[in-house]
Formats: sequence, structure tokens, C-alpha cells
Amino acid sequence: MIEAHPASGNTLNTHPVLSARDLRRAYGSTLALDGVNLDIRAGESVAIMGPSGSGKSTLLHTLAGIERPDFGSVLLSTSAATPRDIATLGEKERSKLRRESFGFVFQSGLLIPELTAVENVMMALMINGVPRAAAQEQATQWLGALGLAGMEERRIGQLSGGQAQRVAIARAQVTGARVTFADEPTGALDSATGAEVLSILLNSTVGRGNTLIMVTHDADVAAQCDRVIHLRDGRILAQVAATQGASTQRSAAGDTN
Ligand SMILES: Nc1ncnc2c1ncn2[C@@H]1O[C@H](COP(=O)(O)OP(=O)(O)OP(=O)(O)O)[C@@H](O)[C@H]1O
Repeated sequence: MIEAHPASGNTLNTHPVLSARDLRRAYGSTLALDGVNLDIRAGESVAIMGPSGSGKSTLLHTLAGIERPDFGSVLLSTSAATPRDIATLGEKERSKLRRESFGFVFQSGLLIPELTAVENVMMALMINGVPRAAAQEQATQWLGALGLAGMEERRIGQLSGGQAQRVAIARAQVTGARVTFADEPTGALDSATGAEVLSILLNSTVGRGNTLIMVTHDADVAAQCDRVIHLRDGRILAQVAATQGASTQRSAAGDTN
């Protein structure tokens, strides 16, 4: 179900799935984004790094349509149709687009503790109109594929941090998200569990030909991505491509998780 996508190793010739143009966002006198231009290709994994306050979360939220920029555009091309500028859409349209095209894996807080693991994953489908039985079947498949078979009925508090993040990944992927946004997805985990969760996250996104955009403070985590973007004072300071193509290595290894 989540086998590595055969084309995931070469994203150089694929079209941009997201293009940010001259993004600007101010909070009072603070320029959180100060003219950001960025193209992110389909099938690419991109890490966003930078010191505290450099604008990483603001950039991630603006690319994901959670926040709107004061100026600039975010063009989304998930199909052959004309790209859509997320920045011009109203809250209702952005919310629909987020539910249908995007997945979110944050450090914590996005899972509903009162619900079981399978219910948390089902929610993402049912909110898009998928009937309960079909949602349960797909959610169960995803949890099984991510190593959580037998834990479907546990509430989130009855899972370890790593297991809870797997539920979050299943919930983000079950809708077929073309782009997944992650904010410190391994930040609350010990290094071994973090490495495992990162591998699952990469394989279930770029490993299937989709796109991953991730904020991280951890250089080792960022090094697993195809490209690292360094922000400083709301501007892109540098962009560094992975020397050996992280997704090529993953595909070649046949690591499907
Ligand atoms: N809602 C807000 N109101 C006022 N200022 C804000 C708000 N959100 C962000 N800022 C400011 O904008 C700048 C960029 O913030 P942002 O959260 O994007 O940075 P960051 O790089 O993600 O930081 P961190 O690594 O600490 O999470 C900071 O100076 C921050 O204080």
C-alpha cells in the first residue's frame, strides 16, 4: 500500500507543486517573511532550517494556506489544471484545500486524545465525505502498514510518542495528500525513535511520489531531505541540495515500511 514510488528518486525534471513568489508578512514592525521566493517540485523533500524567530513556521503556514501573506503569491499545481494562488483564497476555500490536498504532521497536538488511533485516522476521511465503513477500512490499512496493527482501538494517551506520531502520519497520508507539511515531527522523540519516525514519514510521502516540506532544528534530520533551505530574518539565506539525493537512496534500498 505504501511501496516506494519508482519515480521518487529523480525530482529534477518534475514541475513545481508549490511556487512562492515575493512572500511578505509583518507582525507589527517584525518582518517574519521578507520577500521569499521558492519553487518546490513534486516528489521533493525540503527541510526549512534557521534560528528561532527567522520565520520558519510563518513560511510553513503560509505555504500550507494556514496563514495568508500580506503580499505575494503561493501557486499550487497538484494537477494539470491551472495553478491556484492559495494566498488569494478565502478561509473556507483554503480549509477545503488543506483537507483534500495537504497532510500535516506537527510535533504534537493535532491528534484528538479522546478518540482511538483508528478514529483519529478515520476523521480525516470522514470530514471529506468518505462513508464510515470505507474510512475505517482505509484507516486500519494505513495503521497496519505503519506497524500499528493491533493498536487501532487504543486512545492516543495509551500509545508511546513514536506510535502517536505514526498515527499522525497515517492520518496525514490516508487522504492521499499531495503535499505534507511537518513541523518538528521528531522534536519530542528520542533519537532512535525519531530516526524511525522520520524514515516512515519520508517513505510514506516522497517514497510515494508526493512532497514533504519540513521545519526542523536538527541538521541530521534535515540531511535526510533532498534540499535544505536556510532562513534568516525572514529571507532565504541559502539553499543546499543533498549531495547524493536522499530519495534515490531510499528507493534503491527498497525500504518501503
Ligand atoms: N502571531 C504573531 N504575532 C506577533 N509576532 C509574531 C507572530 N507569529 C510570529 N511572530 C514573529 O515573527 C517572527 C517569525 O516567527 P516564526 O514563528 O515564523 O519563527 P520561527 O523561525 O518558526 O521560530 P521558532 O524556531 O522559535 O519556532 C518572530 O520574530 C516572531 O516573534
